[in-house]
Amino acid sequence: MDDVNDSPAAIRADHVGKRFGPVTALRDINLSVRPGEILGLIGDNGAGKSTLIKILTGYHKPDSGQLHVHGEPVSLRSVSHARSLGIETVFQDLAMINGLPVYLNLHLNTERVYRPIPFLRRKEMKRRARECLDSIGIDIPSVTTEVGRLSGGQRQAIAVARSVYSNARILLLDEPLAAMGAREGGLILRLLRTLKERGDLAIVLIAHNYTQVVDICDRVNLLQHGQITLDKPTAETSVTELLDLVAAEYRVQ
Ligand SMILES: Nc1ncnc2c1ncn2[C@@H]1O[C@H](COP(=O)(O)OP(=O)(O)OP(=O)(O)O)[C@@H](O)[C@H]1O
Repeated sequence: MDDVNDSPAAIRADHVGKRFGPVTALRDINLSVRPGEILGLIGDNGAGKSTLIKILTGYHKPDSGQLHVHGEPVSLRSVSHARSLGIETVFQDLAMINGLPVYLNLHLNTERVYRPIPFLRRKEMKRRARECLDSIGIDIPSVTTEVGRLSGGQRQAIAVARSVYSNARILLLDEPLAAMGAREGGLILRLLRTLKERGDLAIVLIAHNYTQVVDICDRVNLLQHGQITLDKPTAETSVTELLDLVAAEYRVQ
């Protein structure tokens, strides 16, 4: 697969494969996302979505194939290597510290928040946290609120904000909408729209709700048994087509 339009893909996987012992988790995966684009990654349980995200975030090494970041071939050595290239992942478990306030959680990737922090530095961190949240439209009354007191949607929004704050250029979101009600999910969808409008972030979104995928994503990739079986602009597909393709897997021949 080649880079589309003029700009190179923010991240691209060419012919990527991954096995775990006898299990082929991914086979010949070609995927790319451009800055300003949201790619939806869908597929049934065990299809390989998390394995693919973990390869893109440097957690697993692929057995075959090549990754490119902003057009350059890379072999990701670790999650911190990926992070140094602007690749950030928000997993379902969020890695937030509930007993710490919002502004310290926002700085977890960039500062040693357990050391005593001088008053003026704290003041500056609070100001920057407020600025970060305001710039992407996250409505949290106070940055000194403990994260454990926030709703699931607000916590998810803070986890996404933290990645953006760490200068992410490529944001990988593993089911940020799982187990959220309509209002909470709406909060995250609005946030993703705001981030997309910035135009400099490439986003990969794993989601099980196909209505939300068709609504928010520019393009969708369907993974089935470790292979991408559909790669289409969402404007050219529908929830019905996606559901039919997944259901067809289970139809008796
Ligand atoms: N560390 C591992 N060791 C062995 N097998 C694994 C490992 N990680 C994933 N697998 C296998 O690879 C395949 C793909 O799993 P993966 O978790 O990537 O799927 P998924 O699409 O994310 O599923 P889900 O939606 O249930 O999270 C499955 O058969 C799974 O059992």
